[in-house]
Amino acid sequence: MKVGVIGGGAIGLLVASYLHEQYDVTIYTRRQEQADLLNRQKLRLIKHGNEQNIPVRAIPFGWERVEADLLFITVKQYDLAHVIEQWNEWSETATLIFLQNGMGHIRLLSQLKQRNVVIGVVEHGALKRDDRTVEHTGIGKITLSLFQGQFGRLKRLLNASIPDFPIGYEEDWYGMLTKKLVVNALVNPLTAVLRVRNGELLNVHEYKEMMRLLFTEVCAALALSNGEEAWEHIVRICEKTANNRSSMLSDLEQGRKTEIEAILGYVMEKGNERNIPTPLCQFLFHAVKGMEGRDWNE
Ligand SMILES: NC(=O)C1=CN([C@@H]2O[C@H](COP(=O)(O)OP(=O)(O)OC[C@H]3O[C@@H](n4cnc5c(N)ncnc54)[C@H](OP(=O)(O)O)[C@@H]3O)[C@@H](O)[C@H]2O)C=CC1
Ligand SMILES: CC(C)(CO)C(=O)C(=O)O
Repeated sequence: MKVGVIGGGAIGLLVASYLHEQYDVTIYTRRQEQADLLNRQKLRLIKHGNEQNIPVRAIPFGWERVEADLLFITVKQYDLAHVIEQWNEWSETATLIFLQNGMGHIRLLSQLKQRNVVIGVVEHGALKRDDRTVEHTGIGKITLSLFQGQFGRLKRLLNASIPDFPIGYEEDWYGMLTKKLVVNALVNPLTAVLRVRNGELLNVHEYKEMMRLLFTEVCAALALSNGEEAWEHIVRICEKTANNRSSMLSDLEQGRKTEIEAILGYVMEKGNERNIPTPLCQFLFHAVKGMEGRDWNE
């Protein structure tokens, strides 16, 4: 079975490194130099301090026709529109799997009417060390849910049992994405603005209060009915990832753009539609936008 992975970032390299043993994997990178490096020096997976060098095929995205039974799209939210626009014209892929945080992609997926589209939520921790190296920093799972069409040959993957890389299934894609969105809407901007690891949001009483206030606003904007359950889920994630720097904090530290639009931007939009004011979300949204691209050490 042919598996394509668009994006040679942390998640793209992680997916490729775990699927390569059972499938014929090709990574589609944005830059030629990354593809050359992967082809020449192999993909390196670091886990528990051990490293493994994995032979993969890498091609700059757009250079040749993508022919895959399954295509994982692992670019950040803000690069998706460009990717969808580009491959829509010539791709012959059977099933597309989108692995983004946030909700920004849902609107874009309506452009893919004739396709089998699957959405996934990633609960692994992955850190890209360099263009050919990914560290698996937290073993979690990927949960997939059918957005439209059929699973196609993805069914085989759902039944495959790959050590340290479990793949689960969830019926309700909206519920699944919303649950993750709430976590990211709280943990990511707060850790980014306060410049703390995830666990500090529970350890410092005042930060926990801030998180609770934001939680109340986010629940109202999204019209969540299972409030206490959602709160307990967030607390569990903060405990489990206590030592993590959230992806938003890391993006800011490294001078990269964040996915704030697809996370808090979406919550604000939903609040607006329901006439629910979202001042805390707006405050944090502007704080994060203002921090993007600034020199962290200033
Ligand atoms: N990392 C993690 O632990 C987790 C990440 N996620 C989510 O997964 C998604 C991916 O995150 P992550 O892997 O960390 O992000 P990264 O920034 O590490 O990787 C994104 C990759 O996409 C590539 N890319 C961008 N545009 C294109 C294009 N047109 N064609 C081909 N490749 C392209 C980038 O290339 P270039 O390097 O050249 O810019 C980069 O390598 C995000 O939505 C994130 O929120 C979810 C849970 C955990
Ligand atoms: C779950 C959490 C908050 C883990 O850090 C995450 O998804 C992220 O950082 O984007």
